Amino acid sequence: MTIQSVEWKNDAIVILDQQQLPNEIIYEHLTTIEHVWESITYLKVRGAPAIGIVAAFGLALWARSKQSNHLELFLDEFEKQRDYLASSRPTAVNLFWAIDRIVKKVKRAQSVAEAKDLAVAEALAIQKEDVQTCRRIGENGLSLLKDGNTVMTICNAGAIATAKYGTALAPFYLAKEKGLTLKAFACETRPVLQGSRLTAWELQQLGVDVTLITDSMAAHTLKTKEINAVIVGADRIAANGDTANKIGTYGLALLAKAHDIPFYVAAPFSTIDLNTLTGDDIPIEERAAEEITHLQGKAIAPAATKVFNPAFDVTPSELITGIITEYGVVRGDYQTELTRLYSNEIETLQV
Ligand SMILES: CSC[C@@H](O)[C@@H](O)C(=O)COP(=O)(O)O
Repeated sequence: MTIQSVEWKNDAIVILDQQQLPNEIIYEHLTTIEHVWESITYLKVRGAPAIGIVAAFGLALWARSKQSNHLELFLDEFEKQRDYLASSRPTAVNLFWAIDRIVKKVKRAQSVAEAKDLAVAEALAIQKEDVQTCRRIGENGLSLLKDGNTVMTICNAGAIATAKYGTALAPFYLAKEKGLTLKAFACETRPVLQGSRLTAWELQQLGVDVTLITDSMAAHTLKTKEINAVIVGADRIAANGDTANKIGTYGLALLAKAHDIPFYVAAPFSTIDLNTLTGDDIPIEERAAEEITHLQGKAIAPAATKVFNPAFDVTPSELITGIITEYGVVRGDYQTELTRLYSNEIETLQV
């Protein structure tokens, strides 16, 4: 099964509208950078790597539509478009990583025509690399599990949140390929239900035995069911290993600790932000009150109820058993290990 969440079509970006799942599979054509901004802000495309990919294509789309022969003016405006897309969501660092990568590449151009080509090529490269990255995350994640294991997860860190395979869900894809069986417990993930709408759906498409629970059932489930590991995705990992992910992840990490169950974060290197020193420095997005007060347009709280709606929380690194990356599983002193791995990666890229 191949579900592609973002596809480049030269004059448009085709996205799978994740807000419509699981009831309808609707592909939407984005033809302007404003459409791209909206698709990110309103969660049609969501999940850190997928946000980065669609934003990269968004810049390429803008570049291609621009009639100009003046390179300097073009680049000035290009950076403004970068800032515009950067304002779509604040927490997932992959967004900034991807658009900054495009800007850096485009600045090498000698002409506007070359700049346009470079933007498209770099966006396609980001998407292509993510396929391999997620596959390696899947292999490394699977090495921590045994045939027949059951994994609990929250939100959706699956194929539709990336170019392919996902991060936290990547071991399920690799297990399928190898004829191994993994089972899942998916937390529904209030308030916008990425767990029930997206993860339960995606794992069902893959033929995985998935059981849906509400977030408040996690403690009881960890206590009474045989859960071998909790694996979650990440939106930003600080230099010390503190990890921002979907709201509820921190609670799950505390519960995993209390029940002596390993708690893993699965994420590509593009989610690690060494410029953010600790979790306290990660900007946490707060979203509209209606996400909590309403369900499918219907009020489920009294009018004008005061609401706090943080979309993410930060799990302190000491609660994390290991960070599953494309380069292996990072454990222990995250500060030292992440920096070491990062410099090795940079060296590898420079060769
Ligand atoms: C591979 S996706 C990793 C994370 O981005 C994911 O776990 C998550 O928290 C997504 O939140 P969302 O608000 O749905 O974009």
